[in-house]
Amino acid sequence: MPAHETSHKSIILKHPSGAEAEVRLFGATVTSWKVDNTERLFVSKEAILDGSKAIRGGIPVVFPIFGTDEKINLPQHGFARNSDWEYVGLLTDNDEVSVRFSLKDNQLKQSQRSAWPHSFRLNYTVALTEKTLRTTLVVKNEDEDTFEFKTLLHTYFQISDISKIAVNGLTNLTYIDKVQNAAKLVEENQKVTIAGEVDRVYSNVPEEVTIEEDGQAKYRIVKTGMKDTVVWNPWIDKAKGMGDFGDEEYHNMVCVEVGSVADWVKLGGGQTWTGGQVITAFMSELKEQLQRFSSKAEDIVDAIGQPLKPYIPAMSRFLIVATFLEDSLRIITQWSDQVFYMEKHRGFFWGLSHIFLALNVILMLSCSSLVIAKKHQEYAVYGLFAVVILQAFGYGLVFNMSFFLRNLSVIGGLLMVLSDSFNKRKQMFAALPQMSETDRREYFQLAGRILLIFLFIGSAFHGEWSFGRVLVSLVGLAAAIMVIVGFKAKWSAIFLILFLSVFNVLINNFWATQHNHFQRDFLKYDFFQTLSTVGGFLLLVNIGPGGLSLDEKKKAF
Ligand SMILES: O=P(O)(O)OC[C@H]1O[C@H](O)[C@H](O)[C@@H](O)[C@@H]1O
Repeated sequence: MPAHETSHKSIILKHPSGAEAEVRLFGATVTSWKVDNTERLFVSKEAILDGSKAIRGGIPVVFPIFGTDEKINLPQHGFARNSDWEYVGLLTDNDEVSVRFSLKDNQLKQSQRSAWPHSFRLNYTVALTEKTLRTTLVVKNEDEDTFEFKTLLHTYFQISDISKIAVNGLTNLTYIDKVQNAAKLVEENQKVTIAGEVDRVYSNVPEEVTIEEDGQAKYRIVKTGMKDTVVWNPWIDKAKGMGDFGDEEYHNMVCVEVGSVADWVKLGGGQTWTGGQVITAFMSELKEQLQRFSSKAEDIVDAIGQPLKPYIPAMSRFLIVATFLEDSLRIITQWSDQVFYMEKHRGFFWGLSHIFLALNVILMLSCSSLVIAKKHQEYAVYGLFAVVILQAFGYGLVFNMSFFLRNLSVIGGLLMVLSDSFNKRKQMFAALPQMSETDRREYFQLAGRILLIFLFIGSAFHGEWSFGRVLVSLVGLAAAIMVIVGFKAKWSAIFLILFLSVFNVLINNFWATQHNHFQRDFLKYDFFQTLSTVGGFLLLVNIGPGGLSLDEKKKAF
């Protein structure tokens, strides 16, 4: 959903890129704007959010007066930021998603209507793209006579340290310095830095102003229809004097507010006026470079993978069951050795050993074929689960850690097959009617992802340590965690496929061993189990991590 209402009377707006904003109906105040999972607006921890006071932070809308006015008996900055606005609805246009709010004179308190006795409508739009937030105010004079107003979008920007920021674009402009008895001054600095209380109204400001932090652009503010820009930071004493502002919070905020406040805007009867801003949030250079690199690399992998794509599902299914196919062939080709082993070492009596081995072979061959052929997949997967359990008990490997970890991964691969089958078959799991098909698919995908990484963990911590191995294992571990939480899961799965394939060929090289066939068989068994896990990761690359993942959460719209 691109926009939904919350229980605390606010609208959450979501852009497919992951950008998000929250707008309270009280004051139509934008109280949150997140880009790249980072909050960009400042809201005080002491802010009062129960509607008894204007919100200290975000973007309060100032209208129809700025500050106080001797002739108009309204609270400081007018009534717009203290009124409950109406949510008009959602609009989507190309890349932009937006929500609109409105406030009409008949929604005001009687005292406010008499203090500013005009018939009007305000329409306020809050719009998101990947990196921008647009807030546009439209004032409609629904009277016959002209009225006058001042307005301002009182944006509180989130910054990490006030001593590191500078505001650009104000050089040579005249400003009223409210800290110096409203003296009229000219800005001489190229960059306006803040090292004390600042409260200035700059007039006739060009369209674009930027805020930089540590010399790098952090926000760009482009205004339309409005002439002035206010720069405000209360600094130490004023901060202490405000009940809804933390004593130290002045370090982390700066207000750069676009508006028309130096002069009154005159609006004729029946006329409309429009003003607003588009704010762009920039990332740190390093973050941006990383993102550029990763999207380029993704394109390259996509281009290489394209011709292989149609074969990936079949290939991954084949690999997932490879271990079962190999195992059944081994039992068949070494039938008498196997019977002997079961009777001598596992205490099976004659006949039971034959039944046990035959049952395994039949289950493994038939169920593996069904998985590859994509027929009755769920029953096939249960059949293979049964084989894993039968073997754990039959061979006495229940408490063997390495067997356990490896088989968890094989089960993980099978779970991926199962989840992939869910969108095709509807009437499964009659016993779990409360779960929807999609829910089940997502839970199995999540469980599959978690289990798949166990074999990697087993392999990464097996054998001699060297600096190179530590490094590769650490990167692999990061990839494993990314697979589990489903962040860039396809990417991480590709990395683990490469890692496990190289590891498999180098370590489980049964074809090159001179050992007796038992050891050779162990290596062979490990080799095919690793192949099965690789198959599971391959299926993950193909079907994606599923809804319960950060990757999908970002796309949720
Ligand atoms: O405390 P408030 O009414 O929200 O006003 C906060 C500030 O808003 C603007 O930036 C004014 O220029 C300041 O003089 C004022 O202190």
